Amino acid sequence: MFTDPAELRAALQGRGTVGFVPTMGYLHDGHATLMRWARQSCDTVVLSIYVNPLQFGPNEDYASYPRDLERDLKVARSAGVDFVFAPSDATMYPPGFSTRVSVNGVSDTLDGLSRPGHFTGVATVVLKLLNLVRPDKVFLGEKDWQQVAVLRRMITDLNVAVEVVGVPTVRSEEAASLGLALSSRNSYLNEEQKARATVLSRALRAVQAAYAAGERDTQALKQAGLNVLKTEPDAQLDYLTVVDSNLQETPRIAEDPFNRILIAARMFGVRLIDNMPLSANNGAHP
Ligand SMILES: Nc1ncnc2c1ncn2[C@@H]1O[C@H](COP(=O)(O)OP(=O)(O)OP(=O)(O)O)[C@@H](O)[C@H]1O
Ligand SMILES: CC(C)(CO)[C@@H](O)C(=O)[O-]
Ligand code: BAL
Repeated sequence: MFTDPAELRAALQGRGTVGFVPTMGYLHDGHATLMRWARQSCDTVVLSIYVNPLQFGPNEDYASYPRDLERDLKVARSAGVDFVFAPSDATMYPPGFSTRVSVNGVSDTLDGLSRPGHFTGVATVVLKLLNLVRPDKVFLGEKDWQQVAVLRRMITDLNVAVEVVGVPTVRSEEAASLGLALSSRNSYLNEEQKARATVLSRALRAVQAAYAAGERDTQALKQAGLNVLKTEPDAQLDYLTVVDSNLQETPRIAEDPFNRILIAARMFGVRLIDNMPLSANNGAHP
C-alpha cells in the first residue's frame, strides 16, 4: 500500500496500461466488480481509498463513515489489484490548498441540490487523484449515475487524458430481482431495514413497467414509482425523476438511448440512492 504519491508513481513506471478505481473504502462486491473490470482490460490496477472530507456537507456522515483498511486490503488483493493508494489528508489538502473544481450545469440538479458543494468536492478530489495516478482508464459505478455524468463532463472540459468506463450497478444477492444496490452506507442498516430499503429498486421497476406498458407522460411514470414508495412509511423521498442523457426532465419521454430513472430517499436515517435504465433498450452512461 502506498501513502506517498511519488512512491506510487515510481512503482507504476513501465507497468503498461493503468486502470484506476477511486473509492472511499469499506469495500463491497460493487467495488470488487469495478476492480475486476479494470483487471480484465488493463496491465496494472490501482485502487484508491480516501474518505474525501471535501465532498461531505457539515451535517453529513464524514466522521462516522465506515472505515476498515485491513479488510479492504484483503478484498483488493483477491480482486487482483496491484497497488492500493491511501493518501492522508495532509497529502491531499496541505496547508494553503485553495482550489476547487466546479462542474456547472450537471452538478446543479438532483444530488447537487440536496448536497450543496458535494460534486465540487468529488470533482476536485478526482482530478487530483487522476493527476497523481495518471491512469489510462478510470472505472466508475453507475450506482452514482450523476457522479459519472459530472466526472465525464470535467474530464472532457479539462482535456484529461483518461477513458471513463461506467460499470453497471451490483445489487444484493437476496431477492436478486428486487435487490438493494450495494453501498458502503448499507452497513448503517440492519437486515430488516435492508429488506425494506428494496422499496427504492421496486419503485424504479414500477416505472420501468409503466414505460414498457406504453406510458410516455413523465408525471404518470413518476406516479407509478411513487405509488410503490408510499407502501413504505419510513421512506422520505428526496427525488424520483426520469431524465434524458443530459439529466433533464421533460414533460414527455423522447427517444433517448440514455433515458434513466433516478431515486433518492432517506430511510432509517440513511440517505440512499438508486437508478435504472427506463427501458431495456437504454444503454450505459453516455
Ligand atoms: N453497487 C455498486 N455497483 C457498482 N459500483 C458501485 C456500487 N457501489 C459503489 N460503486 C462505485 O464504487 C466507487 C466508489 O464508491 P464509494 O466508495 O462511494 O462506495 P459506495 O458504496 O457508493 O459508498 P456510499 O455508500 O458512500 O455511497 C464509485 O464509482 C461507485 O459508483
Ligand atoms: C469518486 C469518489 C471516490 C471521490 O471521492 C467518491 O465520490 C466515490 O466513492 O464514489
Ligand atoms: N458514492 C458517492 C460518495 C458519497 O456519497 O459521498
